[in-house]
Amino acid sequence: MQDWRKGGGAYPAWLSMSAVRDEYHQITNYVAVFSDYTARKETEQKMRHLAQHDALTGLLNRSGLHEALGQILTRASTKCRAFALLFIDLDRFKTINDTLGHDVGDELLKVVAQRLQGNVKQHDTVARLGGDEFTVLLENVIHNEQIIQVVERILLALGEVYQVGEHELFVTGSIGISLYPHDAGQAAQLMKNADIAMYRAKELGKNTYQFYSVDMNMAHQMSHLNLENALRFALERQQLQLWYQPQFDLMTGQLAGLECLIRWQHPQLGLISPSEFIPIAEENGLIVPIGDWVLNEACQRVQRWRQQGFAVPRIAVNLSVRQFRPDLLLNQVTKALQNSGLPAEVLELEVTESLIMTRINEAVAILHQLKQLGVKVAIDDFGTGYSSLSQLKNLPLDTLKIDRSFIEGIPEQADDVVIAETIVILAKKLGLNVVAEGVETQAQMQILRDMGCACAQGYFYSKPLSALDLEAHLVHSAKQLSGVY
Ligand SMILES: Nc1nc2c(ncn2[C@@H]2O[C@@H]3COP(=O)(O)O[C@H]4[C@@H](O)[C@H](n5cnc6c(=O)[nH]c(N)nc65)O[C@@H]4COP(=O)(O)O[C@H]3[C@H]2O)c(=O)[nH]1
Repeated sequence: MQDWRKGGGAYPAWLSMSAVRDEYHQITNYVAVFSDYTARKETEQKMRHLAQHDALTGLLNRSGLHEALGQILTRASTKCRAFALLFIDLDRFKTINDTLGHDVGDELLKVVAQRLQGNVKQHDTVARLGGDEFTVLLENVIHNEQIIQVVERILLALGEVYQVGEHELFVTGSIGISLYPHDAGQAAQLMKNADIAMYRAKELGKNTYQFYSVDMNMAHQMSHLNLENALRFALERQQLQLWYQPQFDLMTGQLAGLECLIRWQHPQLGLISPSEFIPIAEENGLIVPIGDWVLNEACQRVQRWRQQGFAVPRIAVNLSVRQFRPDLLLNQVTKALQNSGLPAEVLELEVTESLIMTRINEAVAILHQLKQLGVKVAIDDFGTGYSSLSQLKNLPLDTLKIDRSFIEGIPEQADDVVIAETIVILAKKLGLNVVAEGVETQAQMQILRDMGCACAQGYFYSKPLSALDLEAHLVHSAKQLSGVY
């Protein structure tokens, strides 16, 4: 109940009443005890707040969201209004957490929370479900365009640089959207649908959004759960294969190397691309034995071809962030070289620019150790990460690979031409080899050659080939060279 203080002002009071009875059980009196309830009420409110809010970001947590969603559902159904549930998952957050540690990850999450709140209206609800998963509830939406505007604003805001201590970090977000009442009428189903749509956004290349649609449901159930289970058996059942994409010297037209690209030959689903299963393998740790298999298979296969007389000057193998640990990687590489007899200088390890830059100190040490083994190191997707030039100069690198996204825009996009040329000049100044990825047209090849780019790979020359097809290609080239054709 509410009571009034003597000096004025209301306060919450607790009134407890008990009856006093005589020996015949008749009520003779009542005892009323008043107590000031202010402190207890404050503690209760504090506990309620703690139970419903995320301690790190101050946003609603899962349980708070649950309650808010229940209230919004009631309002929306009584007033016949629609609302949208956005499920947001950060891209590459795990890499930052794994490489720079949880403190840095936590600071980044706080900024993400601020950016989300800063880009929605005050009455919209922002929550953190845990890890790098957030939700936003947008009430009273009438057109999808309204939602798209907010979502695009959020994606832009998330993609801006994060300054955490001395680190300049970049992450993006993938957003799934489900609509009430269009996609579901219940909270749990709305959440599930938005989650499925978010996975679809990830599959489409991340840093994008997707509205839920019914056909996503089936595909998602098949893809994620089943793939995860089946991947566990893929290695031992020998369902993994290495395919090889040739790289050519742009000046001589000669084979300059091969990039090894993993494939999964699933008995029912057919050939599965690495973009679908490498993220799963990275999540569940299977990437470590898979990466080991790739290294061994690549070294052995290429050494066999070299022994058969085919000139394969270089073989490039992709590394995942989880393999990039000094104890693990050096051991794996040394063993693969010993087992195959492949000369170390033929093996080039491709690491992404962001992997190196987010763990620069450790990366420098590992790269130096690899150098001592004699293997080469290439930076993959160069131009998409955030290398500072002074850091780049200190890294013991051999090759820069110009990311496919820049080559794609050549010749139409003037910016892309300038970026590609700048990378070629930079590589030359630093004494590094440079390989253009994803060359699809003759025009791209010629422009790159005129820029002085040393090597290229892409569909213009050849798609990745199975070991059998590549071998046929090698035999064919060898015969041409020896004049048999
Ligand atoms: N549109 C277009 N695409 C082209 C062209 N030329 C090559 N590509 C594709 O571009 C990707 C190049 O590989 P990446 O950037 O290292 O990107 C790779 C790499 O990051 C990862 N990956 C592949 N194999 C392995 C592996 O053995 N270990 C690890 N950790 N990651 C791998 O999966 C990614 C995707 O591999 P793929 O699906 O094989 O896709 C390959 C290749 O098939 C072109 O002209 N046009």
